[in-house]
Formats: sequence, C-alpha cells, structure tokens
Amino acid sequence: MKHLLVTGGAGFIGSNFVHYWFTHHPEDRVVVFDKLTYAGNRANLETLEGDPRLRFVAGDICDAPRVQSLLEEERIDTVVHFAAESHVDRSIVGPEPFIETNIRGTFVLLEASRRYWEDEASDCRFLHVSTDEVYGTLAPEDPPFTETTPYRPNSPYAASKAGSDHLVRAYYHTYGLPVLTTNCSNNYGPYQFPEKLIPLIITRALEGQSLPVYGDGQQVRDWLYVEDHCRGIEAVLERGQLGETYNIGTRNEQRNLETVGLVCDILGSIYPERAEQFRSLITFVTDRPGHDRRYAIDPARIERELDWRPVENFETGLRKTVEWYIENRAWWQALRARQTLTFPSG
Ligand SMILES: Cc1cn([C@H]2C[C@H](O)[C@@H](COP(=O)(O)OP(=O)(O)O[C@H]3O[C@H](CO)[C@@H](O)[C@H](O)[C@H]3O)O2)c(=O)[nH]c1=O
Repeated sequence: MKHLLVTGGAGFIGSNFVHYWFTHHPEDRVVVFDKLTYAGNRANLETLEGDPRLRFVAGDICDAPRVQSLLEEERIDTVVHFAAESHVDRSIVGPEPFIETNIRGTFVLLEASRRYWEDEASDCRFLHVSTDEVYGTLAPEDPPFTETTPYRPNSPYAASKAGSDHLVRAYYHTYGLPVLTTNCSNNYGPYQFPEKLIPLIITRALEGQSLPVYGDGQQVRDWLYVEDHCRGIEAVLERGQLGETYNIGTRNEQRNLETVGLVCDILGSIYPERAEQFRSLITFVTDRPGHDRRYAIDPARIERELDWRPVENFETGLRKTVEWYIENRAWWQALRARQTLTFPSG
C-alpha cells in the first residue's frame, strides 16, 4: 500500500490523476495538497468526498513547515508534484507567482522529501510533472522534442518550469533523491479550467461568444488526452529509471485553427440547428507576445522502455471532452467569476 502526496490534486491534471489512481490502485492512500488558487477546485474531487482513502489539505507548497509535517504525519512514500502556475498568458501579465510556486515551491518539496526520506528512500519516489515548453519552439522542419533536446524556454512560465526541472535533477545528482521527471505536451479532457484553448472554445461556443484565435492560428500544438497522460505518469512511477526524464505525447500535431474548427464541427453535430453559427464565431485576435510556434513531442522513449501507449485518439477524445462540458455546465459556469484574465483580446 502506497501513501501518495499529490500536490495540485484539485487542479485539472492532478484531479484526473487522483481519480485515475483510485480506479487502478484502490488500496492506496492519497493526500491532496492544494492551494486552491483560481484554478484549483474541490468540486473536481466531489465524487470522492467522504472516501476514507483520500485526505484533502488546503495549503501552499511554499510553506516549508506545513509540507514537512504533512510528509511525516502521513508517512508519504510517493510525491506526485503537479502544483504549478500553468497559464502562459498569465505568466506574461504577472510572472511573480510563477517564480514563487513553480521554482520555490518545487525546492521546498524537494528539500522536505530529502529530509524525510534521508534514511529510507529506497521505495520512495518523487515524480515531477513538467512540460514540453521547456524545450522552446520548433520550426516546421524540426524533429519533435526528445529527452535530450536542449532547454530553451521562452515564456516566464516555461522558464519557471525549466528552473524547477533543473532543481529536481540536481537533487538526484547531489543527494540521490529518488526523482523522476515527465515532460508532457498540451493536455485536454474533463475538469480543465476554461482559460485553456479547448475548454475556452467549447464553453464560449456554447454561450454564443466569439472564439479568439491568436495571430494567424497556424501555431501547432501536440494534444494529449489527460487520462493517457495519467497512465504515462503511472508507468514512469512504476517502471521509470530514477533520475531520468520521460516525454509524454501522442504524435498528434494540430494547428490551432484546425482544433478550433474541429470543436465547432463536433458541437455542430450535437446541435445541428446551430452548426453554421459555431464556425462564424471564430475571431482572429492579437497574438500572444513571444508565442511559441510549434510544440511536438517524440514519445519513443516511454513507448520503448516503459511500454506506454495512448488509448485515445484526437477525434474521440475531443468528442468526449465536448460532451463532458455540455453535461457539466454548472461546473464551468461556477468558475466564470474566477476567469478574470483579459489578455490579449479583452
Ligand atoms: C487561450 C488561447 C490560446 N490560443 C492558442 C495559444 C496556443 O498556441 C494554443 C494553446 O494555448 P493554451 O491553451 O494557453 O496552452 P499553451 O500555451 O500551449 O500551454 C499549455 O500547454 C503546455 C504544454 O505544452 C502546458 O505546460 C501549459 O501549462 C498549458 O497551458 O492556443 C488561442 O489561439 N486563443 C486563446 O484564447
């Protein structure tokens, strides 16, 4: 039986991971530690409310004494670290919380784990969830990112994640902390805060609002269904080599404009009477400053070494996602008040 600490477990990927974990490891205990910022939401774990295997603790990963005592109190042997400020546009408007949470917060967790696991680290794991954005941007002719692609982060968000990745590796090389790092591509699926492209487009289209496409919409993103990501994290936790990095992606490169169009088509097939309307809502708006043109992940290593394969394809994953947002209007409408970002289109 494992004792997991899931930081950011009330966020999008974190909460999907908690649901995934209990489905596949019903005997384990999970402590969710989450600051409940605008993007964290206890409703994401509502179906687990009252479950004795789960403890929810509201708190900040920068709070060193709290983190230290939680590790000890709960006899944590596995840290899965999702907690992060994650939205690129917000990092452009206000980078400070990104530096604080993503770099300092990761440092606090590493240091607490090092102290707590000092004498008995053999069965322990610290898995750091990171992003492909640390590698920078690709030209159309470039091969996808591999685990050996040099780091060239461009946004304050990406730079803060790059800093945290380096700290994690330093704790392995310097102290032998049993760390693993994953770098994933763009996620989509249930419970994603509707500031990110796919849920933003779905929810705005449902409400008949304009669908903002930055610049020319020809930027490329490599979409990963969140449950496939959770399965990848499980594979790395269980079979990954300590100190190593695994890229998680599905070779699913899509231009933003095509992704937005696909969402409109799926909505049109569900609401045929509004089919024409959805695409007409697409509006080109000012581009994101320093916008990375293309991300693409080469998942060969995790496939070859850990036998991981994605289950979902983009069309079915996107349809499931659209249906989830239709069925869970109350969930995202309640978040509207927190969506205060007005960058760049207003
Ligand atoms: C919000 C928004 C986004 N976009 C564009 C910008 C990007 O090219 C693409 C996806 O934007 P976002 O959903 O903000 O995601 P992106 O910047 O790629 O970053 C995401 O994916 C990363 C992994 O690649 C994660 O590390 C980040 O935490 C996550 O936010 O869509 C638009 O054209 N219009 C929009 O309104």
